Amino acid sequence: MSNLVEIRDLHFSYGDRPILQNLSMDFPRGKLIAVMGGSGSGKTTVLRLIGGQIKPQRGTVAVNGEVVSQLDTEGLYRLRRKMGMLFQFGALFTDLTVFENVAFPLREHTELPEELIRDLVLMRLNAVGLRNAADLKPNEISGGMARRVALARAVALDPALVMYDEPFAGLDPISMGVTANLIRNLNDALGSTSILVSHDVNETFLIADYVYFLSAGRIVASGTPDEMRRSTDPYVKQFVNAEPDGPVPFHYPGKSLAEDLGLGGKR
Ligand SMILES: Nc1ncnc2c1ncn2[C@@H]1O[C@H](COP(=O)(O)OP(=O)(O)OP(=O)(O)O)[C@@H](O)[C@H]1O
Repeated sequence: MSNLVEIRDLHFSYGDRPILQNLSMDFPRGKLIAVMGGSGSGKTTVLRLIGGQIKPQRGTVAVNGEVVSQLDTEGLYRLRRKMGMLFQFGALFTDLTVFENVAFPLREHTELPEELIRDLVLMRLNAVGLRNAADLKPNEISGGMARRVALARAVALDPALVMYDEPFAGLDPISMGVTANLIRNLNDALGSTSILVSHDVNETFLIADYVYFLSAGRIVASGTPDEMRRSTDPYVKQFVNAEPDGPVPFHYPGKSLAEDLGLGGKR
């Protein structure tokens, strides 16, 4: 099967509030696929459904041919072992060294001997350029470096699937570029499949093979970054050009300003 992850006709609500509707997405093996969209459009929810933290009301998420919502606890554990996750802001354990942070998933999920853990951690740290920072604590390195440590930790177990939730959030432009390149390089070097949730157009378009645009829980556009740059779709144009108003309105819906000021006019 060419897709590592397949989402079909997915519906998800929190209570009676629909969050995702009619979603179908493909995540082909070896590719780096981006999921973009404004705040609250449902991007993180997609990742949580793939990781099996929540279950859809309708439709399926299949990872490597297995329907995630049908797995028992043991099946889910086995599946998650093959997934690496970089959470929003990629928080590190502050009382552990850089080395111990990257070693953490290896110690949690494997019975590998200490020498092998050491070699694996140093290889991962080398890949993100921080082998010589192994003995430092998170508060002794910069925010950009901390994000790179979190990347090394996310791929420590050599995952088939790596999910990145807003990996560029809060980084300076140089660190953003470094992080983007690392995400691409790690994907290609490990032969994994990556899902990148982000609203940073520049970095994402630089490294993604394919992009899905979500708005209010639906796919409104998809294609390669080049196709998206040339798109005439008003939503994509607003997003790509960072226009403050468009299909996604600047104003929270309701009364017009004129009405509120008692002028009787329409907005
Ligand atoms: N546990 C929850 N209970 C109820 N509603 C939730 C819960 N988690 C998220 N939501 C709502 O679901 C919607 C989608 O959230 P989600 O986190 O997937 O958005 P997002 O696209 O990742 O946004 P952001 O970029 O701001 O993280 C939001 O409106 C959010 O308020």
